[in-house]
Amino acid sequence: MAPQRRAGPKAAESGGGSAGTGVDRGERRRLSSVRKSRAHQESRRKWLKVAFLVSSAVLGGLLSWRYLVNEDGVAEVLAHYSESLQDRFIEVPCSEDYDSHKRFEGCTPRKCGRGITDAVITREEAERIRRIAERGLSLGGSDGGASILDLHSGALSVGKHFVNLYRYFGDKIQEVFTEEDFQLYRDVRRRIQQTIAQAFGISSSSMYLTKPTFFSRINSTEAKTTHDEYWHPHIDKVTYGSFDYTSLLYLSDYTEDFGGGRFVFMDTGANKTVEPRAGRVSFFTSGSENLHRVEKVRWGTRYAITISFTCNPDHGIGDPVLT
Ligand SMILES: O=C(O)CCC(=O)C(=O)O
Ligand SMILES: [Fe+2]
Repeated sequence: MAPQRRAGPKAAESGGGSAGTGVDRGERRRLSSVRKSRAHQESRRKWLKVAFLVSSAVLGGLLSWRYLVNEDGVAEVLAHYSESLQDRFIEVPCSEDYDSHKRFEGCTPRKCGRGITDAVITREEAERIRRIAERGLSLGGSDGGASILDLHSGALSVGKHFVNLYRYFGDKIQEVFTEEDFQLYRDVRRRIQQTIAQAFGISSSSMYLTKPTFFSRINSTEAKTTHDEYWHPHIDKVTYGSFDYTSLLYLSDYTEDFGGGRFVFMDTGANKTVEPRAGRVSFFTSGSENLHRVEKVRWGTRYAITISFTCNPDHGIGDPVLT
């Protein structure tokens, strides 16, 4: 048999005693070398398997990280819902967006950035403000997931459109809102304006409230018109024109009242999120240095107010008055 023939000369070469003993030794060596080569192959297979599993795990990890970063845009949380922040300010370089508009020295942003504070509006005040929004919005409401109420212009979402609630309800509006409600609204606006002025080193009197300044109520109902599509990335200065400083006052709690619906600054490389919390004020310069979006609300109802400021007195609006 071929194996024996190959073993023969080896046994003879080894210079062993009898021909029979040489053959036995040869056979043993052959068997041992077959065993060794099998063991070697087995261990190589094992290592390949381990290497495959490790590289799959690494690849899987990388893919899920990319999924998290891309899908949720989450890389860094600027303000966690469970923490009460005194003050957080992050300066970012200003975009050139302000150069294409008339400049108002002492107001038009030279310093840009974003700030978050839970120390300006109390949770009780936020709750009172939310009740104003609930009352107003209960008179209408969008068919889709996003409804707005603008106490300045009177715009209220109804079905797929808007109505002017002051015109629509006339004097009856006094049964919905009280002078106290409007006083609180004005006071909250004033304190937020001062906070922004201080953070950006400008005078509060050089800023003017501008439109739209509005309550938003968002739930997970499917969008029916483009007005319901609040989740698109945007730049406020581009979308709304007159904005120089945007502020948001959150009136409900992320994870407690709703899921999804986090605010995301879309920075190259790493997005930054602000998790809404009742009484939390988030503010930022309105140019493309602060491109942002709101995640889709997955469950519950999210209330907020967008309060916007301009440096151009021609674009200023007044506080709402109960007519
Ligand atoms: O409600 C928010 O968190 C952001 C809303 C917003 O981006 C806007 O009103 O322009
Ligand atoms: Fe915005």
